[in-house]
Amino acid sequence: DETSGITTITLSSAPANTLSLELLTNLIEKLRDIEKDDSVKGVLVTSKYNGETFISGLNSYDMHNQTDERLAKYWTAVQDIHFTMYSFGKPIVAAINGDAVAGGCAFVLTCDYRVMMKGKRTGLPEAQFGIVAPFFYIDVMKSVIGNRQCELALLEGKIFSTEEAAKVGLVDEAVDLNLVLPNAMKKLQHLVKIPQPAFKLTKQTLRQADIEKFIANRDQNLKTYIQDLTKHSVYVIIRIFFYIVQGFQN
Ligand SMILES: CCCCC/C=C\C/C=C\C=C\CC(=O)SCCNC(=O)CCNC(=O)[C@H](O)C(C)(C)COP(=O)(O)OP(=O)(O)OC[C@H]1O[C@@H](n2cnc3c(N)ncnc32)[C@H](O)[C@@H]1OP(=O)(O)O
Repeated sequence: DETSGITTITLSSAPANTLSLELLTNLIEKLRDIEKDDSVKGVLVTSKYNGETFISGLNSYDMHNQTDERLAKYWTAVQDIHFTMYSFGKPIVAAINGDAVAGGCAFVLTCDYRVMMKGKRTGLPEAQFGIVAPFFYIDVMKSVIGNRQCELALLEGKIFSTEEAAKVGLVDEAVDLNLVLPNAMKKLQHLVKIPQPAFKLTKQTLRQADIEKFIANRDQNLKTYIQDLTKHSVYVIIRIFFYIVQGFQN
């Protein structure tokens, strides 16, 4: 919208907005363009699958049976979206109109404000699959809900209902579906009116330590990820995951 300076990004990758390489690549490029475009003051992110899914996590197919080179490309995109969103210089508000699980939870945690539909699910369930969430997912959750709540959640891979998530501050508002977009937009309209250099610098200051840690550790994290994903044990975990989510079609 040219008058308000607000851009809406509607994620629409069938069937459930998994963070595939294609979706991530397009999104990173779009956000980098928006960052440079002075006419855009703020970004609202929502999902086409209204009332169903916001983001259903990283794409399992992109992590399964791939070459090291392809795995590296995928994980670099996973790191890049996290970095681009978390360090974004303009306000980003998430209108979470469906489930936001695993990578989807980390994605919304990088935003500046979260309005979520009641009765849906969010959280980082990795421990339940026998894997460890990436350190930058853990850090962003810790920065939002604090160390103790993060421990309670991550040690058991807790999936929160929207209402539970709002209680611990994982989301800022739990509302009926019809209020998700209007409330998110109202908050964003307020945030874009804050003097933008002050907004940007305050955000940078608050997030600086985690951003520096991310930059210092991303290369090692990429190596570890590729090693882990080519281990037989993780292969088995992913097969089980496919079985649970899809009835073992692949
Ligand atoms: C999974 C183990 C990976 C190990 C990787 C090892 C190292 C990496 C380290 C950590 C990385 C962690 C971050 C992650 O994001 S891992 C991915 C974990 N994802 C999840 O836990 C979410 C799984 N999805 C769900 O729980 C449900 O889909 C959800 C609650 C989001 C929605 O439920 P609903 O019943 O509405 O919808 P479904 O019928 O389950 O799904 C619709 C459709 O979408 C497909 N799908 C869902 N999630 C994924 C996915 N992550 N990857 C690929 N495809 C997915 C699902 O199979 C359905 O397809 P179809 O049957 O309709 O064709």
